[in-house]
Amino acid sequence: AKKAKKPKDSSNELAVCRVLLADLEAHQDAWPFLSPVRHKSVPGYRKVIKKPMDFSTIKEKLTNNLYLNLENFIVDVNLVFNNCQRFNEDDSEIGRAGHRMRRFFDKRWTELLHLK
Ligand SMILES: Cn1cc(C(=O)NCCN)ccc1=O
Repeated sequence: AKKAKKPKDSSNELAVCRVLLADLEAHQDAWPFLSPVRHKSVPGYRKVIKKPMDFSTIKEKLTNNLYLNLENFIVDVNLVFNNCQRFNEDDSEIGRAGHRMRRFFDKRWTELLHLK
């Protein structure tokens, strides 16, 4: 017999995004990602990184209702970490912070989703 599909409750997804963003911003390793990379003082950044993203920009987009669901939000958070991995050596202060932040985020959103 066909298993009845549970209806997806997407009503609180944006609330989950706000909680996740607050947790990211409060993390001790968030400092490289809190505001846009100042490409004028970081040689090569603008050329290498085609889609810059940071936590303050994500907050702005969340406030302006530019995320339709949790998935769109997760795409931008992952962009922060992928940009970081692309531009920074793994064995560097900022590179290590990026890996730690990505691990924290992956753990946190899966925790929150299992609460549903
Ligand atoms: C994420 N990221 C941050 C910086 C940076 O210098 N941030 C300002 C810290 N105060 C440089 C390269 C990079 O990929």
